[in-house]
Amino acid sequence: MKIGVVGAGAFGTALAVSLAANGPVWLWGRAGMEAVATSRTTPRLPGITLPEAVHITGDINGLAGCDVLLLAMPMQALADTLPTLSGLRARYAVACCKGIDRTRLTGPAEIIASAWPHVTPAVLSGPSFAADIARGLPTALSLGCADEAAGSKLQDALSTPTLRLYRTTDVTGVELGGALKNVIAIACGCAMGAGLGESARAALMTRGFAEMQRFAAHVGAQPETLQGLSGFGDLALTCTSAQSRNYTYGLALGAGTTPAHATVEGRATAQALHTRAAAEGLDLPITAVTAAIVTGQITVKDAMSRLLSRRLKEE
Ligand SMILES: NC(=O)C1=CN([C@@H]2O[C@H](COP(=O)(O)OP(=O)(O)OC[C@H]3O[C@@H](n4cnc5c(N)ncnc54)[C@H](OP(=O)(O)O)[C@@H]3O)[C@@H](O)[C@H]2O)C=CC1
Ligand SMILES: O=C(CO)COP(=O)(O)O
Repeated sequence: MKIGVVGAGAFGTALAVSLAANGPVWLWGRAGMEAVATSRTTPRLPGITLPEAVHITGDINGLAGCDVLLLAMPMQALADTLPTLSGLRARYAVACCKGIDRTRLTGPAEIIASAWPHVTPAVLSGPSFAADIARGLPTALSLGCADEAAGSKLQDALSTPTLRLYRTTDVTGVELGGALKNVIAIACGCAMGAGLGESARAALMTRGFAEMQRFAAHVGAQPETLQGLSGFGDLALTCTSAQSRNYTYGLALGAGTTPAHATVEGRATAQALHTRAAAEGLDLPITAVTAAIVTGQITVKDAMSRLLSRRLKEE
């Protein structure tokens, strides 16, 4: 299968580098690709040399004829980007972005299905820092595809000697695991940045995981999916590592400093998730305070008092 990657940010480039171990792969980015092609390096992944098997292009038609497109742009850019790519006519589109669309309140699979009804959508998610994948460190991810035969083909095509894919037909579970863990990672960063301690972080991770499972069950995802790589696995990684942009964004908010300019998917997703949960009568208290923090409505201190003063209940 001919594989193309849309989006030459850290993750798209890392996936292309890993897939190059299997054969040629095409990588498209919207800016600065001539310099990437010449130097075979990118500022998004310092210290990594892009193998010759990665065909680098700034022309979207360079992805013509690809059977599989890996969509590696930020979640909030997905819906507007897809119509500009419809000339490509791939058979499979694999969302590699993590989040819930703030306007449509859905995940990437639904957005792909409505923009490209002729394409089989899939979602790739799980604990994986781009830098680790690009360095060839062992990584395991979940691949969600409702069509079992297509999922199996994609699993074969996208696994590499260092990137091991597990497949499931529970697309919703896979996309929610990746989307919701970012919200909890921001909350954990806030707690750590504010000096509330590791016990507080463990409590937020645990009760945050309960919220992830509650929302996932509400929308029909399977509980085991959330307990897997995209869910528990990615939650554990993102809530505890200074490599995570969501966690470090929270750290800065908690410490009262200015967050770095970076792709922080949990910011929009916290708002989308809170809006949807509130409309559907679902209680997600950590999500609610995180959405209020990232929109500047409350401080981290207010958020903790709000969580601690909730009515006592069974676990
Ligand atoms: N980095 C990581 O470790 C991981 C990231 N992910 C997910 O991958 C997705 C992308 O993240 P990542 O690669 O790290 O982000 P980066 O910030 O490194 O790169 C984002 C890429 O998307 C492009 N882009 C940004 N806005 C638009 C737009 N409006 N239209 C089209 N393209 C756009 C950027 O182009 P330009 O360079 O021109 O700005 C860039 O190529 C996110 O959803 C993230 O959660 C998943 C797992 C790991
Ligand atoms: O999703 C990731 C790791 O699995 C990357 O996390 P950040 O987007 O927070 O950097």
